[in-house]
Parts: sequence; C-alpha cells; structure tokens
Amino acid sequence: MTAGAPAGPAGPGPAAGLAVETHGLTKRFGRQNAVDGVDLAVPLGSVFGFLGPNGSGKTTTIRVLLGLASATAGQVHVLGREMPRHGRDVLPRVGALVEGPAFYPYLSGEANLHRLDTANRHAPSSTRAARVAAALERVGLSHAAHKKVRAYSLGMKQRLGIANALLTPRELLVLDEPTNGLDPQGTREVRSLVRSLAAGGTTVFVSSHLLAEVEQMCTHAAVMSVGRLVAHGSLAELRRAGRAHVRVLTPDPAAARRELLRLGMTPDGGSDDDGVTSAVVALMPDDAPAPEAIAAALVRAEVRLRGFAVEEASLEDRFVALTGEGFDVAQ
Ligand SMILES: Nc1ncnc2c1ncn2[C@@H]1O[C@H](COP(=O)(O)OP(=O)(O)OP(=O)(O)O)[C@@H](O)[C@H]1O
Repeated sequence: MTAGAPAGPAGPGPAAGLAVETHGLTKRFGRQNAVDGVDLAVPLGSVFGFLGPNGSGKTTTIRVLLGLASATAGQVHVLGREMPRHGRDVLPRVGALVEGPAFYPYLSGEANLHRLDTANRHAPSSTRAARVAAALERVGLSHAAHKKVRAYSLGMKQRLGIANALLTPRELLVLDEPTNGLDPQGTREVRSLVRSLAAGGTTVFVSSHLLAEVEQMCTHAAVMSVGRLVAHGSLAELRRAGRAHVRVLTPDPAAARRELLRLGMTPDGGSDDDGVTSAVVALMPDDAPAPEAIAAALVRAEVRLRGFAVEEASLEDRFVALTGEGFDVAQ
C-alpha cells in the first residue's frame, strides 16, 4: 500500500498493482454504519475472498465498489481510477454478479445472453454471437445453450450469470456469494470456474460467508465483522497471524502454570481431565522459547509431563476469534 502516487489534496492516490483500493470507506443507513472505515487492498491477479457473517457489510461494500450505491465517506479506486467519478471508463472492464441477474425464464440461456449483451452499448454487435458462444463455453453451458432458463438448475443459472459477466473481456470480476444456495456439485463447478478465470489473469473478488470456500479458492482474504474490516492479507499471512499454543498434560498444573508464566506465556486455569492429570494450555507469544526448550524447562521445574504438544491455531479459530461468530464451514 506504500507504492502509490503522491498524496493529492483529495487524499492518497491509487497504489500500483491493486485492482481495488478503499480508504476509510463508510456507508451509513440512518444511524447504522453498515460499512465503517474500511481500508481494502485487492492485489491485481489475486482471488480475493471477502469473508464475513451475514449482515457484516459485504454486499453493501460491493455495491459501493460497483457504483450501485454511493459511499457516505471515504475513497474508492477500482482498476486504478477513482470511483464513482470514472465509472463510465472503469465499469466496462469489470464483470459483476451481484444478487443474481434477472433472466427471462421462457428464453434460452443463449437468447438471454444476447438480450443482455444488446443492452451493453460498449459491446459490438458484429461479434455478439461468437462472444455469447465463447462465454457459454467458458462456464460449461454450451450443451444447454438452447434450453429455456426455467429448466436450468440453480447452479446453471449462477453459471449463466457468470457467463453474462464474461461477455466482454474483464480485468476484474466481482462475485457476491456466487455459491449461495447451490448444491455441492454446483458449488464445485463455480469454484473451479473461479480458479480457471484467475489462472487466465482475471482478478476475482468473491464474497462468501463460508470459510472453507475461501480457503479453497482464494489467495487473499479480508474478514468483515459488523461493518469493520478485522483482518486482511494473503491466506498465508492470515494463517501465520493465528497464535500457536502449548498444551501440557500433567498432575502438577500449578507448577506447570508457574513455569509457563516465567517463560513469558499466558496459561489458562487448567482443566481437570481425569482427577489426576490436568491440561494446561498457554498461548505462545512470538518470542516464546522453542517447544523443546519449554518442555526441558518444565521438566527442570519438576513438572511431571504426561503429554506435551504445540498446536497451531486454525484459520477457523482465528476467524471465530475475530468475528465473535462461528463460521458455517459446511460445503
Ligand atoms: N438499503 C438498506 N437500508 C438499510 N439498511 C441496510 C440496507 N442495505 C443493507 N443494510 C444493512 O446493512 C448491514 C449490512 O448488510 P449487507 O447486506 O451489506 O451485509 P452482508 O455481509 O452482505 O450480508 P448478507 O450476506 O446477509 O447479504 C445489515 O445490517 C443490513 O441490514
């Protein structure tokens, strides 16, 4: 975020290498801040997971990014241009699937795409048929091109929505909960489509309330909770930020706690496992001694070790800690 143009009077300029950048993005509805001071940085070429429980402000943020709603405060740059001021230049380069496109159920998938393409004044009519065919092919719907949309499954409709977003080449694709309501097969199809689009160089910004989905598709993620961004970075960075802890099984919990404290850790109260052995769990700070040094120190302090383990925090532990809510980790 530091490689930007010099700050101008209107605030910082867009940083190079970012598909989406926001500073202090805020959207208020009445007295509620649905989006509250959000600073987003979506690297070009990333698959960016925008994760958060229902109602945390994801759709509102996306609507502001796409110029469908105005921000109460803050700056937004999409593909390096300030929004909504440059929407006319930027939006033709952005494909979006937000709240599902409206298709005519009595028209075929192909006819629906023709109709939607006609409405795009930037789309040349001479190449329409070829572009519609290519988009259907891209999402694996060529075989159903002539089928009426009312006979499509939800997954097929969702893929048709993505095909619509792909009718003209896009640098950025914004998908709001693209697998919502899909069965496992439909979910897998959409996921693999997202991966193949990203492999072709498109930046994909995808919102989800499913942690597992973000872990499987995304290179980067941001986590929203009650309108605020509570974590942001590559998946590897987010995983690293989760603290490891040690778990000690011992009949001497008081001595174990004293020694762990002396080593700079914060042990919990300890739980009685079987009336004889207790489990003492302590968070490991960044500068904690190596696990073998901790174990050796415990033994020197005459703590009888019946078990010793270092456990990494899972991404799920971390997100639950950040949002105070459990994520639905179902497929
Ligand atoms: N047009 C609106 N008027 C008033 N409040 C709104 C409006 N749109 C959204 N909100 C409120 O803003 C908050 C954030 O909603 P938003 O739809 O952005 O969340 P979300 O994370 O996308 O959740 P979901 O996955 O359920 O759509 C919610 O409390 C919602 O009720």
